[in-house]
Amino acid sequence: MDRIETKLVFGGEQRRYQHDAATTQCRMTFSVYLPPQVAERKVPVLYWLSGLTCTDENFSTKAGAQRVAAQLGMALVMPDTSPRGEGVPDDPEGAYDFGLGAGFYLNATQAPWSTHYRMYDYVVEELPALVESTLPLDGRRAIAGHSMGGHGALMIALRNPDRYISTSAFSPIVNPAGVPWGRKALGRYLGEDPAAWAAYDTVALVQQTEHHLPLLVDQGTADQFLEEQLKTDRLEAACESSGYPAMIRMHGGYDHSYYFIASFIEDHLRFHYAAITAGQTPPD
Ligand SMILES: N[C@@H](CCC(=O)N[C@@H](CS)C(=O)NCC(=O)O)C(=O)O
Repeated sequence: MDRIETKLVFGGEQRRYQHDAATTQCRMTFSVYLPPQVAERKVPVLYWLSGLTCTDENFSTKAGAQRVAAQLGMALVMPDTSPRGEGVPDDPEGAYDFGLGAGFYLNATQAPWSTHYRMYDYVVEELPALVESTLPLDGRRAIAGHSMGGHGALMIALRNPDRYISTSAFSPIVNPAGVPWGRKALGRYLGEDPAAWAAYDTVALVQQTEHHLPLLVDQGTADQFLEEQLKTDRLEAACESSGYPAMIRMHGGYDHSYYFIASFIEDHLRFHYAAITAGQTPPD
């Protein structure tokens, strides 16, 4: 992998890397924040998945997460939201909610998407294997995200409770199988197969799992996508009926933007750090 940028922030380093990915069969860019503690020891990592239209840089430039990550000694890894580059197909109409910037963190099974759109394998397997073997990370992982990335984070954690210690989301698409954004994407990437859709649907997964990873969701009540696309109430109902002890918080007046994320990201970092270090003596 090639480092293409380094910036000092809160005593740690904000870096960008590029590498040739085997899963997505294209060159991928990702961002990493390494807190100052890496001078002394390896640190745990929070993977952050962004939403529609984003790259690896929206979170690193807008959320303001580095200050608390530096205090806690937690690394951040921020992948891109889709494969990109020459030969990677996009939405035929150039829509923002499918194709480039809209990989939905799944493995597509339908042509022409199935060659490159393998973001599930990229995020779950290839990227952790790469960064955890080359950077000072100690193998303890949590995963969080926003909107489409909130869907990705919750879905990936629920499917891989052995790989993640905790999960959280801002404004997640909790029921992609039942809302316009998700129905468009899942239909094209996966075909009209209800079982394939359910495997990527947090509301379905939360009712099937016996592993109750710590799970936090923050949602703004003034989010312009809440009613049509996000449907937080469906996750609340699914958690209640299945006995999943999720923490789902509604915040009056906040919208879908990174201003909302910046307002509560500290809570998410501390939530993950507490889960990661539960039962352990904190480092100096
Ligand atoms: N209104 C946007 C919809 C996309 C959107 O709101 N994207 C969210 C994630 S779902 C985002 O994080 N945008 C980038 C940003 O705010 O930095 C559009 O039409 O392009």
